Amino acid sequence: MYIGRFVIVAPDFGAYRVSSRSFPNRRIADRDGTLTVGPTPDTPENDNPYVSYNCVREGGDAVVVGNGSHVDPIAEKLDLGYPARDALATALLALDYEKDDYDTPRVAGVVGDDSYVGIVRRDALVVESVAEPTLVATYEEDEPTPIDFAGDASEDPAEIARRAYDLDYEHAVCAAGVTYDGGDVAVGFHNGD
Ligand SMILES: NC(=O)c1ncn([C@@H]2O[C@H](COP(=O)(O)O)[C@@H](O)[C@H]2O)c1NC=O
Repeated sequence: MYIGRFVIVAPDFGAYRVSSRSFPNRRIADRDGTLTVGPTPDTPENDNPYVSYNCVREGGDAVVVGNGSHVDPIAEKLDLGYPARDALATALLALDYEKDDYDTPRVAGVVGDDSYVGIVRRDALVVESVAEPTLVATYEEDEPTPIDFAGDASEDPAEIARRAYDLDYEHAVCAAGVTYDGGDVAVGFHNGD
C-alpha cells in the first residue's frame, strides 16, 4: 500500500518517513541538528515547492517532525513557549493542506513532555495527544491511528529511522528518527540506496 509521507509519534520518540512515487531521488541531511529533506546531489532542480524542507527541528524543550515547511513555525511557536497542541494547531491551520494536484495533507508531531500528533487535510484539522505510538500519513492512513512500533528514548534515533524506513509501505525514500529523554533530544536518519 502507498500512504505517502508519514509520521509516527510516541511519548518519548518519533519518526518521519518520506515515501514518494514522484520525487524518489531525495535524501536527508543533518544541518546542526536540524534534518533537511532535499534532492540527491545528482538530481536536477525542480519547481515543486513541497519537496525540500526541514523535516526535524528542535523547538523549546521538544522536537518537531513533519512533512513540510510547517515544521519551522511549529518549532518557532514552541520556542516562544506555546504548548505543543497550540503550536501544532496554529501552524497547521495557517499553512493548511498543500495546494498541489492531490491537496496533500500536512502531517506533524511534537515529541516532548507532552507529545502530540497532527494533520491538516482539506476537510479537517486534527491535533491529538499521544499515549502510544501513533501513525498519520498523507494518503489512505490520514487519521491518527495506533501502530505496532515499539521503542523508547534509549534507542539510537538512526535505528528508529531505519525501522520506519523498513515498514511495509511502498516507495520508501528516506526516514528520520528522534528521541526525547527528559529534555534531551537526539536525532538520526536513514537514507535509502
Ligand atoms: N513532503 C514531501 O516530501 C512531499 N513529497 C511530495 N509531496 C507532494 O505530494 C505530491 C505527490 O507526490 P508523490 O506522488 O511522490 O506521493 C507531490 O507532487 C508534492 O506536491 C510532498 N509533500 C507533502 O507530503
